[in-house]
Amino acid sequence: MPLKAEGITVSYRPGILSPPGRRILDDVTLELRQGETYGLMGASGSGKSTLSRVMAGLETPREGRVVYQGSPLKGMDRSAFAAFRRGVQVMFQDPTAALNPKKPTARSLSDVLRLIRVPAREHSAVIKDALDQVGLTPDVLARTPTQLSGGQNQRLVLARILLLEPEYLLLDEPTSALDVSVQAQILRLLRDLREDRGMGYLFISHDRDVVGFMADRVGVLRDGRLCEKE
Ligand SMILES: Nc1ncnc2c1ncn2[C@@H]1O[C@H](COP(=O)(O)OP(=O)(O)OP(=O)(O)O)[C@@H](O)[C@H]1O
Repeated sequence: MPLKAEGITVSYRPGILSPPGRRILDDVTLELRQGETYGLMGASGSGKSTLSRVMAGLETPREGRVVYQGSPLKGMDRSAFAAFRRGVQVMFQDPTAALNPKKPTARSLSDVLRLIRVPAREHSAVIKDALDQVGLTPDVLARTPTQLSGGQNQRLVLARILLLEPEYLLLDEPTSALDVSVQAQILRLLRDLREDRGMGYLFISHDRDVVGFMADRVGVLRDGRLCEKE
């Protein structure tokens, strides 16, 4: 089932960065479908991250709603909301923000498995498989994020996300902090994973070429409005 944002309107209180009454998002409607990548573009400050935060349930819009598996987030019961939290995952530009710098890789992965009640005896096989899927070798398990490269950390974040078997990934400039060659590897990895698992992506990027490589549909945010491109 699609993940929908319907009629989303967000405005922040006037401050240094936003003029009075300015709507960051103005009646934005967007539907993500499984197995498909929606490329979201727009100038800096146009509201791309805000829209992804709303779709992840991290921010409540002033108007509009987010619908997951046919139910609006607002008013969802506990178990449906838990399924949403697991089914819709976010990946940001800076992997270290999502990782505890002092926690060894093995722990950061097994903590997730404990959370979703995977029996301890299965952890090592499941973790090995997840590392394999993101192109990491088991020697990273004893290392902490500070002992890994930016690309390895982004792969680790992805491995952790995959353990949750999400339906949707909201990717906010996931490769823009990486070297160009590493960037290409991670983009290919993301594309392959989407093919294998049939996930749906919201892919935010400034880069037209990157969006062209990744996306099936493209939308541009401008003055709070979403213009879809064919
Ligand atoms: N919590 C907040 N309070 C007030 N204003 C905010 C807040 N978060 C974002 N903004 C403002 O909302 C606008 C949209 O920000 P957002 O981060 O969504 O844009 P973006 O398109 O993702 O930008 P970038 O490409 O630079 O990451 C900006 O003008 C920003 O300053």
